[in-house]
Amino acid sequence: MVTTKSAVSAQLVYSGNANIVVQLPDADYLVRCCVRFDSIDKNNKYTLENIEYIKDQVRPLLGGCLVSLEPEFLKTDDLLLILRNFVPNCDTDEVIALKMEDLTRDTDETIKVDHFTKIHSTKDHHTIVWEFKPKWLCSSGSDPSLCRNCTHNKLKKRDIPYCYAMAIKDPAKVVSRCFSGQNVPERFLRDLRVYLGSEGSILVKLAAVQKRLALEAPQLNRLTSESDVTADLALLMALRDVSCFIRWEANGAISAKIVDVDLKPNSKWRHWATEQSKVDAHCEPVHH
Ligand SMILES: O=P(O)(O)O[C@@H]1[C@@H](OP(=O)(O)O)[C@H](OP(=O)(O)O)[C@H](O)[C@H](OP(=O)(O)O)[C@H]1OP(=O)(O)O
Ligand SMILES: Nc1ncnc2c1ncn2[C@@H]1O[C@H](COP(=O)(O)OP(=O)(O)OP(=O)(O)O)[C@@H](O)[C@H]1O
Repeated sequence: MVTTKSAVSAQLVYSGNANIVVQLPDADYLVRCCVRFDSIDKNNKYTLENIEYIKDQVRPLLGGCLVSLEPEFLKTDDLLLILRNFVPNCDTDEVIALKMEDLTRDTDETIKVDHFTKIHSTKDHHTIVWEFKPKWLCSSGSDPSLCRNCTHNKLKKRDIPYCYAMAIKDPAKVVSRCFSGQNVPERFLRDLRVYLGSEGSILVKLAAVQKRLALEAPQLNRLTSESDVTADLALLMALRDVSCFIRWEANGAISAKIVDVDLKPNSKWRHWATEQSKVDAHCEPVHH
């Protein structure tokens, strides 16, 4: 059900490229506001479209792995101090946001490991939340061993000695490289290796969906206009840009959720084609 709530002193918790995440006073959840477009009205329209998209297209594929998302109608005035830093045109008095579970609740510290990875934990390390963007979990080009993640990292001059596509084949290697030098319990590392190696892991499920969609979607280097972007391709690109949160408790419990499954605008086709051509032409492609 949609409710109207006031946000007297909302706090900005995170900002991404296309969204901000806000803590409302006294709320035990977070809200996510789209800031991709230059006016609140445009962002609201996109959010309404996105809600339907997630319900109809994404949730059927990811089911319980996907964080719960509900619309939340807020007063622009209550978010203005934050929103005006991200959206130039505050042209309407209502902001349509998405209400979601706070997946890092109760944690006290966050370490940024690299561009794709953060570790959130309580001081006693009894709760650890591993947040990462797995990106492309399987190749879709003619060379199945070419790793888009690692090659793209080279292209962007990111020196990261592992990627999440590797975690499908060799979870132990990724766990040891990602957490090398981090102060985390051995039991956590052991549980994580077992979890990632299981058929039910969030990465295995996401990889399977990406692989299926990649079989149907057109190749990025063949795109010539927005109209070449099929529904499967837009969905595939959304699923290649999600974040995963794996939450571990000292009693061994593990829960995992996916966030950020937003509808990608078809107008991004040129960016996708350009990145693909740069990866294809890279002088040091990475295979694994
Ligand atoms: O193209 P890529 O692989 O560089 O991905 C972009 C991301 O770059 P990164 O993964 O960090 O290297 C990029 O992330 P950053 O802003 O670099 O953190 C965005 O997620 C972008 O999507 P959107 O425009 O916000 O919807 C992402 O664009 P999409 O390709 O997912 O549309
Ligand atoms: N449910 C959640 N619980 C806790 N933190 C969250 C949650 N959702 C998002 N975040 C945090 O907010 C950040 C930005 O969120 P999100 O990924 O939705 O924005 P984005 O603009 O799409 O980011 P990007 O451009 O990196 O794809 C995330 O990296 C994460 O740290």
